[in-house]
Amino acid sequence: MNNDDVIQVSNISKHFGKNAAVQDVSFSVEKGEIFGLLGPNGAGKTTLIRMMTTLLHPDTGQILINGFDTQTQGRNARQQFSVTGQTAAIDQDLTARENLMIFARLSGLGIPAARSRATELLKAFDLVASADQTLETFSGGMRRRLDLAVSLVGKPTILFLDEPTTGLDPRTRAQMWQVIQSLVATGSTVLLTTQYLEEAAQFADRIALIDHGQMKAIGTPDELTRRVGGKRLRLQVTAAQSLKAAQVILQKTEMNPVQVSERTLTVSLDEGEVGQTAALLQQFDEAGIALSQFAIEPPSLDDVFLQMTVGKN
Ligand SMILES: Nc1ncnc2c1ncn2[C@@H]1O[C@H](COP(=O)(O)OP(=O)(O)OP(=O)(O)O)[C@@H](O)[C@H]1O
Repeated sequence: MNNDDVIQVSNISKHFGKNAAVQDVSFSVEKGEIFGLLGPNGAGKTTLIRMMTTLLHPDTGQILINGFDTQTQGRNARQQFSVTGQTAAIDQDLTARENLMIFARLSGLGIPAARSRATELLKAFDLVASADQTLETFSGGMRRRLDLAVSLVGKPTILFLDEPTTGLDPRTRAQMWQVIQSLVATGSTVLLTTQYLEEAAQFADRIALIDHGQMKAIGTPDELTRRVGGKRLRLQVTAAQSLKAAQVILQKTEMNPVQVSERTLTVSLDEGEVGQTAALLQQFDEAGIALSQFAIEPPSLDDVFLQMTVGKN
C-alpha cells in the first residue's frame, strides 16, 4: 500500500449463513486507475462492491476509502465516491434533464451550474435528442446511460460501477467507455465489475480475478496472461462442414483439448509444439480443408479466466 491508494481492502471476509461469499480478500486501488473485478457468477464481486460502498458490513477486515474506514467513518467514506446501479433513485415521471437537474442541485450546484452540468452530461451520453422526454419512453440502454450520467453529476473522484456495460449494444458500450476514460483522465478512479473479458483487457489498468470469494490473481492484463504462459493455436475453417474433419486432424496432432466455437478451433500448445504447427497446414491441405485463419497467439484473458477459476460447479 502507498499514499496513492484511494481504496484499501484488507483481509475482508463475509459469510451469508454458512456460505463464505468473500474470504480474506485484500487489494488496493491507486488514484487514477481503472480497476476491474472479474470472476464467474457468484464469485463475490457484488458483495465486495456492496462492502466498499458501505451498504454491507464485512465480518472481518477493514476497507478504507480515501483513508476513511467504511465501518467506523461510513458517512465520510460515502462522501468520497459515487456508485451506479441505483436507477431506483431516478424518477420515471420526470424527463432526463429534470432528473439530472435534481441530482445536480442535491450535489450542491446552483441553478445555472446545475443546468450547464446537466447539458454537458446529456451531450456526453448522447441523450440530447431525448433530454426532454419522460423516462417511460426510454430504452434499457438509454436508462443505463442516464444512470451513469446521474452518478457523474458531482464529478466523483471515486466511481464504483457494477457491470456498467452488461446488455448494452456495442455503440452504447463504446460511449460508456469513452465517458469512463475521460473521467479517469481528470484524475478520478474507477472500480468496476464486468463479464466482458475483452473489455477488461482493453480498458482496465489492473484486474483482480475472484472465484468462490477468494482472490485468485491480481495484476495488469499482460501480467495475468503471462502467468498462464504458453501459446495458443487458433484456426478457422472456411466452410462449416469441414469443421469436424479439422477437429479430428488437430486433436490427433495436439495433446491438449481442442476448443470449438463456431468455425474456430483453439488449442494450447505445449513447449516445443509451436515448431510442429507448420506440418499441420500440410495435413489440412491434403485433406482438402480450406482455412480462413491460422494463428499462433499469446493467451487471452479468456484463457486466464478459464484456467484460474472454476465457477459455481
Ligand atoms: N444477501 C445475500 N444473502 C445470501 N447470500 C448471498 C447474498 N448476497 C450474495 N449471496 C451469495 O454470496 C455469493 C457471492 O455473490 P455475489 O452476488 O457477490 O457474486 P457476484 O460475483 O457478484 O456474481 P454475479 O456475477 O452473478 O453477479 C453467492 O454465493 C451468492 O449466492
